[in-house]
Amino acid sequence: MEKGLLYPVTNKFREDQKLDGLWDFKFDPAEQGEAKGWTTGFDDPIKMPVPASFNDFFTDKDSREYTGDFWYAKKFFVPTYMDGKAIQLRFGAATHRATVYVNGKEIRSHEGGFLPFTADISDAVKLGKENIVALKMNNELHRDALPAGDTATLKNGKKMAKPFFDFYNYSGLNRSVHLLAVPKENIYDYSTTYEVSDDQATVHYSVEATKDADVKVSLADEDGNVVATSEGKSGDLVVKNPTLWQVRDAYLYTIKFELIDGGKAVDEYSDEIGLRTIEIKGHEILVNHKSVYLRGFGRHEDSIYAGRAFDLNVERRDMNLMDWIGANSFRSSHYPYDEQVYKFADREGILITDEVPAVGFKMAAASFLGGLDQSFFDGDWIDELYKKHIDQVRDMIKRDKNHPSVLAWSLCNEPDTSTDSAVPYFTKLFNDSKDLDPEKRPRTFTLNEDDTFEKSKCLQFPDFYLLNRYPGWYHKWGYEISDGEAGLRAELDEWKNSDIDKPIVFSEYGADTEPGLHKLPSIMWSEEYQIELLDMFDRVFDSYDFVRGEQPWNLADFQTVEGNMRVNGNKKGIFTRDRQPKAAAFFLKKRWTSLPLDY
Ligand SMILES: CCC[C@@H]1NC[C@@H](O)[C@H](O)[C@H]1C(=O)O
Repeated sequence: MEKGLLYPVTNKFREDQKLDGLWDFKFDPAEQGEAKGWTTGFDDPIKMPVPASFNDFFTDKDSREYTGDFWYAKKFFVPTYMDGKAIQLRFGAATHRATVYVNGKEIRSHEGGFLPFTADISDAVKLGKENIVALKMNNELHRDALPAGDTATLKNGKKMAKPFFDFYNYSGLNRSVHLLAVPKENIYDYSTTYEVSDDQATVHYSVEATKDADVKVSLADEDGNVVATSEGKSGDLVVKNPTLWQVRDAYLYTIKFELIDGGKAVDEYSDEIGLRTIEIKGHEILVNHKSVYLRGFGRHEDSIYAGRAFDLNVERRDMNLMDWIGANSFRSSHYPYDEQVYKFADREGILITDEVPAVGFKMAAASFLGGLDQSFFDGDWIDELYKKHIDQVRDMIKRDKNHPSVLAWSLCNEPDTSTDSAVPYFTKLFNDSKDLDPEKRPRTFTLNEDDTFEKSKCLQFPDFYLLNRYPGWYHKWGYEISDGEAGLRAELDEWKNSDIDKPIVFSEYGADTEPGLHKLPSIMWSEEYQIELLDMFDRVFDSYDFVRGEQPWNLADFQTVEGNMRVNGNKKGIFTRDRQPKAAAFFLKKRWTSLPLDY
C-alpha cells in the first residue's frame, strides 16, 4: 500500500517534471538483465515512447505478443536546487510489475499495472549531474495476480499470455513518469467528506503530514474568492449559499492546505473538489439528496498505436462523445484509469464507478479463453491473490477518494459467485474495505450471466447491483431474442418479488457489431441488430422502477486477444475504435437526451 498518492503539482515548495518522451527499451527473455548490468542502461536499445504500451508499435508477432521481463531506461538531470528536498520518481502505471533502479541502486518494486507508485531516490541521485533510471518490468499473467490469467510456455520456448479476461494484455509504462522534489516535511494525503443543503455546505477535512505541525486551510470559489478558512489537521469549512457539484453541472472549489512549521509555511498542496453528497436510499441513487438515473458506458483505456496508454486526445474525444450522446456516467472497466480521466469527469459532471483490476476471477471465462472449468475460489492461489486484491483496493480508494466524480467502488468484475467458496473471500473483501473511503461511498461488483438472483451466493455484499447480462448475444441470440427478453424479465421479477430493495444498474449488455454491415431484416453483427438488442433492453429497463442505470458494453470497440470469437477485438462498441458512431449511437442519443436526470 502506498503512503501517499496525491497527484503531482508544482508550487512554491514543490516541483513536478514529466520524464515522458523516448526511453531506451529492451526485451529480456533470458532474464539476465541484472547480471548483464542493465540496471545502469544497456546497448542497442529500442527507442520507446512513454507513456505507451509497447505492443502495437512492432511489426513482428513475437514482439507484439512478448510476455516476460523487459527493461526501460532513461537519463535525467537533477538540478542542484533540489538539494535538501525529498527527490522522487512517480510512475503513473507500470504494467504489470516493476523494479526501479537509479544509478544502479535498487530502490523498490511494485506490483499492479494500473495504479501509481513513488520511489524515493534522494539517496541515490547525483545533484547537478546526469543520472539514469532503469526499470525491470514483467507482464506475465498469473492466477494469484490482478488481472487474472495464466502464462503458457510454447514448445518453441516463447511465453504467451493467457488472459482470463477479454481485453488485450497491453504492457509497458502506460502512464506518465514524474520527477518530483517535495519538502522533506510534507503533506502526503488529505480527505474530505461533505454535508450539503441548498443554503449551506460543510466540508469535513483531514490532512496527513510527515510532521505534527500546524495546518492552515482555505477554500476558494471558481473566481478565486476565499469562501471559508480553517486551521488544524482536521476541521470543517462551512460555505454559505454554496454552488454544489451536480451531475452534468459541475462546479469546482479549490481547497488549499499549508503546513506551518516554526511559524512559517514549509509545504503547500491545493486541489479541486466538488461539494456534493452520494447516497443509496432504497432503490434510488442520490446525488445531493436527488435521485439520479445513470446512462453511460463500460469503457476501456484503449486506442490504436499506444494501446492501453493514457492519451489526452482520446480522452477529450470520449468526453465529447459522452456529452453528445447524453451520457452522465461510466465504469472504469476493468481497472482504475489515469488520474487525468477523473479530473476530466470532475469538470464534466460525470459519475464514475471506479473499478479495481480484479477481473478474470472466473474459470468459466478462462475455459471460454482456454482455462479450467472449476470454481475460481477453490484454487490454491486465493490467499496470495487476496493480498494483492485488497492492496489495490486500498490504493485505488486512496488515490481517487477526493474526486467528486467518483460515485462508487467496483471491487471485482464478474467473479464466480455461484459457489459457496466465494463467500469467505467476499466476506473478507467487504469487511477489509468498509472503512477505506472516508465518504463511505457504495461498494459493489458486477454480476455475470451465471451469477443470477437465483444462483449467486454473494448478493448480501453489494450496496447496489451491477448486472452484466447478454441475452441476445451470448445466449438466446438472433431470432431467439424474444426468449432472451422473457428470461431477463423472469430474473428481474425475482428481484422485484424479493425483499431486496437496492438499485440495479445494468453495467454490461450489447452485441458485437461490424460497422457498415446492414441487413433488412436484421442479422447478428449488423448495425440493425445492435439497435434491436438495445431496444429490447430499454423496454425491460422501463418496466422496473428499481433499474436505476443503463451502461451498454462498450463505449468503443477495443482490442482483445485474437480468437475465433473476436474480429480484431471486441466490436460491441457503440462507437468504432477510432471513435466514429455506429447507428446505435444515434438510437441511444435519442433516448438519453430525452430522459430527465432523475428518470
Ligand atoms: C458474458 C461476459 C461478457 C464480457 N464481460 C466482461 C467484458 O470485459 C467482456 O468484454 C464482455 C464480452 O465478452 O463482450
